[in-house]
Amino acid sequence: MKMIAAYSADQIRSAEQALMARLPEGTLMLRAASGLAAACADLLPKVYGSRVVLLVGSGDNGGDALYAGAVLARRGARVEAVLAGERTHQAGLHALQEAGGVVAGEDAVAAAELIVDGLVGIGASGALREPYARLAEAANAAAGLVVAVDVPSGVDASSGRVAGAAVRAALTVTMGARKTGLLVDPGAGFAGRIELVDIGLDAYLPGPDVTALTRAGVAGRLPRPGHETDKYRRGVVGIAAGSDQYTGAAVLAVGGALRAGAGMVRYAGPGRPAAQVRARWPEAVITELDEPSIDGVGRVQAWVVGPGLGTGRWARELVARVLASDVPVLVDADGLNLVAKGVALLRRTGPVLITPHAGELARLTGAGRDEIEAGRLAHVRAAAAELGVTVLLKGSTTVVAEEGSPVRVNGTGTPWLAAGGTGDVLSGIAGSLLAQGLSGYDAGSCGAYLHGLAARIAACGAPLTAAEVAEAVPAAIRALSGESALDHARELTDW
Ligand SMILES: NC(=O)C1=CN([C@@H]2O[C@H](COP(=O)(O)OP(=O)(O)OC[C@H]3O[C@@H](n4cnc5c(N)ncnc54)[C@H](OP(=O)(O)O)[C@@H]3O)[C@@H](O)[C@H]2O)[C@@H](O)CC1
Ligand SMILES: Nc1ncnc2c1ncn2[C@@H]1O[C@H](COP(=O)(O)OP(=O)(O)O)[C@@H](O)[C@H]1O
Ligand SMILES: [K+]
Repeated sequence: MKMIAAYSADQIRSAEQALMARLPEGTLMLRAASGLAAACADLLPKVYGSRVVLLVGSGDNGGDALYAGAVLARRGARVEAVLAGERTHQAGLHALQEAGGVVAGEDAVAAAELIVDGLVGIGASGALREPYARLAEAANAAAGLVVAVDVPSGVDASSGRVAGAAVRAALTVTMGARKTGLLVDPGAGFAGRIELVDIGLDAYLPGPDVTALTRAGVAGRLPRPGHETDKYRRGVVGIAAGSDQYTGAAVLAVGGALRAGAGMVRYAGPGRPAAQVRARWPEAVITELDEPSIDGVGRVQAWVVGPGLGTGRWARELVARVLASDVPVLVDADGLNLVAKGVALLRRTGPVLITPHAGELARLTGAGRDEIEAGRLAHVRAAAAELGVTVLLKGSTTVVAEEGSPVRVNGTGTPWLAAGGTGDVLSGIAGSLLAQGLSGYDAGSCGAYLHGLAARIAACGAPLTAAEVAEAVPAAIRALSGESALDHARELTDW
């Protein structure tokens, strides 16, 4: 599988209606409930005798929970349903009671081994109301495992927004297709592991709302050097970064670029960062700049401009000169702070990939930082449309938007990445991929994938430094195909 696809609530609803019209009534809910019951049974050490509590809202999400509860009750579980809505799915409740399940009060939640969240699904709107919000908090406070039906209640299925209380699930069993809000933070952080139940919806689904590359998808997009290639044909990336004050950003961006497959890395910058880059990376070709100009640097296939550059006149002139070139340009960090003062700088014929975190995007678009973090998808889409460039918004889930394509979500990151300098490494990696001929959309999404995977490899559950993320990029590339260093030695069968 090369791609994971996810859909908005409206897309799912239309597909479900089209499918339902061809099937006897209730078929889809029974398919959903049987998948849900199987997933719950897998989580329990033993179904017989286990204590299961269903949180049941007024809609079909509650219906799924009730029918699944009936299956578990028939297998000997002690199943109690807490009815939260003014209405309850009557056929589902009847099925549960027939199977031996009972209706219980809210106190039952604390004693449950397994809590099934059937409060609301794709039919929810706005923050959870009472008593739903209280029940969500009770489930989060309880010792039992929590399984969310379709989406964790309180998470907006289409955006991942969380407006108030929300269920924090160990497992989300989602029906027919993944919902967008399960892949994007903050919602993704509430979903736990995601299990997809096939209810026969695929043929009725439109193009996805968002996608995520899998390891096969990334592997298929990374160029491998051909037999007779040379360093220029593999792609040369130019890095215009660093200042007398911020030398480390230059070192880290060059490090990321060197590790991500470009044939050569050219560095251009003032004396102090240039000396640091020279000392750390003898592989890089260095041009010490007296003037803010790239005329004497030599040909590159893509530029990275901005990390650690400062925001003075010298830096502004350098950013303008880089953007005036005809090759793809990645703009990051101070480059973005400079562009924020006049977005006309981004108007050029060559491709542009910008890599802001929420604070930098806030400066570019005027939206609030918190608002961007709460609604990452809407903001990244709007920025791509407004600015006419590819936008990679960094953060706990990184999202890449380009007009006319579904937003790509990256889920490989780890919170250990929240460390100074890791963004500089990402700009080097993605710039290296741009120079190798990937589009801004692919360079951004493959770059984020490799960066996150490298961080996981480097961290192994402990703190990491940005330099270690760059060091681990080759291991991440190898891990894409499950190859080891030894496998590559074995390729030499005749030698
Ligand atoms: N369709 C299909 O084929 C299939 C659907 N399936 C399943 O159905 C689910 C969708 O079911 P759905 O459409 O009935 O909506 P659902 O999410 O249960 O809740 C709606 C009710 O909740 C309430 N409510 C809303 N917001 C609220 C809030 N903030 N706080 C509190 N309450 C709130 C509101 O009630 P009201 O306020 O109107 O009384 C509304 O009527 C879907 O996620 C999947 O699990 C599967 O079985 C596969 C086949
Ligand atoms: N909680 C998190 N989970 C996963 N990745 C994160 C998290 N916080 C930050 N990151 C990643 O770490 C990097 C930080 O980049 P940035 O904010 O530019 O830092 P710096 O400017 O110090 O280099 C980004 O790639 C971002 O996506
Ligand atoms: K739910």
